[in-house]
Amino acid sequence: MFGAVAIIGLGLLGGSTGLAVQEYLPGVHTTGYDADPATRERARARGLVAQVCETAAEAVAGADLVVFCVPVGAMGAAAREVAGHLKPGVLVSDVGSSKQTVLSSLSEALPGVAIIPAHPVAGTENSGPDAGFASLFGRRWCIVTPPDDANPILLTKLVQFWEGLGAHVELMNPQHHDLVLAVTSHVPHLIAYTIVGTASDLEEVTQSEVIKYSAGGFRDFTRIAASDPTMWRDVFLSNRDAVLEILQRFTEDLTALQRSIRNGEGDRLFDHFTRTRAIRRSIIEQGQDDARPDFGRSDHNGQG
Ligand SMILES: NC(=O)C1=CN([C@@H]2O[C@H](COP(=O)(O)OP(=O)(O)OC[C@H]3O[C@@H](n4cnc5c(N)ncnc54)[C@H](O)[C@@H]3O)[C@@H](O)[C@H]2O)C=CC1
Ligand SMILES: O=C(O)C(=O)Cc1ccc(O)cc1
Repeated sequence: MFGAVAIIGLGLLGGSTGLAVQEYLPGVHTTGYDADPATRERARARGLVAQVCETAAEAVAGADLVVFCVPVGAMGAAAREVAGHLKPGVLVSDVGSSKQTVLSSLSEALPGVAIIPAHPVAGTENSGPDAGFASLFGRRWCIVTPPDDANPILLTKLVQFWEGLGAHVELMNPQHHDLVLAVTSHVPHLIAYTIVGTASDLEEVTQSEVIKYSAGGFRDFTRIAASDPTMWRDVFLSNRDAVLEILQRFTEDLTALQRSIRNGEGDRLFDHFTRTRAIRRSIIEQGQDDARPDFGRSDHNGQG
C-alpha cells in the first residue's frame, strides 16, 4: 500500500477521498491542496486530509500516490504545478469523469511519470469542501483505465487503494470508458439539464406551479440538474465525441417514440416501457440502486 497520498482539489471527490483514506486506511498519511484559499480553510476545519498545504508542490513532495480531484478541464494546469516536485517512483492518478482527455492532459504535463487514471463512479449533485463524506465509495464501482504500458505493481497498488476505500474495481480501456459513461451518466445529465431548463422557460406555466406540482420524475431531474456547472461543462467538452454519438442515437429513439404517440401506437409504447422497466429491475436485483447499503458508518450526510 502507498505510504503517503496527496490529494489535489479538496471538493466533493477530493474531500471524500481524504476522509475515506483516514477512516479506512489509517496507516496512510494524507496531504492536500486546493487552488481556492477558502476551500483550504474549510478542508483544515473539517480535517479532510491530515495536512492541508499552501502549494501543490509542497503537498506532493513526500507522496507515493498523487490523486488529482479537480474538474477535468483543470487537470493539465493542476499537473503542471507539480511537475518537477514529485518523488521518484510516484504514481499519478485522478478521479475525473472522462478518461481519454485526462490521460493525455496528465501525460503531456508530466512526461516520464507513471500515470494510471481512474474514475470512482460515485458522487452527488453537491460540490465543494463541505460535500464530502468517507463512505462515498462504499460498494460503488471504480473504473481504472491503465495505459498499455502501465507498471503492473503500481496498477495492483492502485486497485488495492480503491478496494481499501470500499469500491469494487473494474479495468477498462479509456475509450470504452468514455462511451459507457456517455450513455450511463453524461447524456442523462444533459437530458436533466435540458428538461429543467424547458420547464423553467415555459410561459404558460409559472415557476411556482413547476415547483408546487413537481412529481417524482421532475424532482429527480432537478437534483441532477443542480450538479456543478464547471464540472459538467468540462465533462461535455472533454468527452465530446462519445456524447455526440450517444445523443444522435437518443434523438432518433426519441423521435420514434414521438411518432408512436402521434400515431396512437399504444402497443409500441407499451412494449418499450416494458423493456425499460426490466432494466430498472435488474439494476435493483444487482444491488446497484441508489439506496446505498451499509458500507462503513452512518456518516453519509444525506446528500445524493
Ligand atoms: N461530483 C461528482 O459526483 C463526481 C465527480 N467526479 C470528478 O471528480 C472531479 C472533481 O469533482 P468534484 O469533487 O465534484 O468537484 P468540486 O467542485 O467539489 O471540487 C473541485 C475542486 O478543485 C479545485 N481546483 C480547481 N482547479 C484546481 C487546480 N488547478 N489546482 C488545485 N485545485 C483546483 C476547486 O477549487 C475545487 O475545490 C471532476 O473531475 C469530476 O469529473 C467523479 C465522480 C463523481
Ligand atoms: O449524483 C448522481 O446521481 C451522479 O450521477 C453522481 C456522479 C457524477 C459524475 C460521475 O462521474 C459519477 C457520479
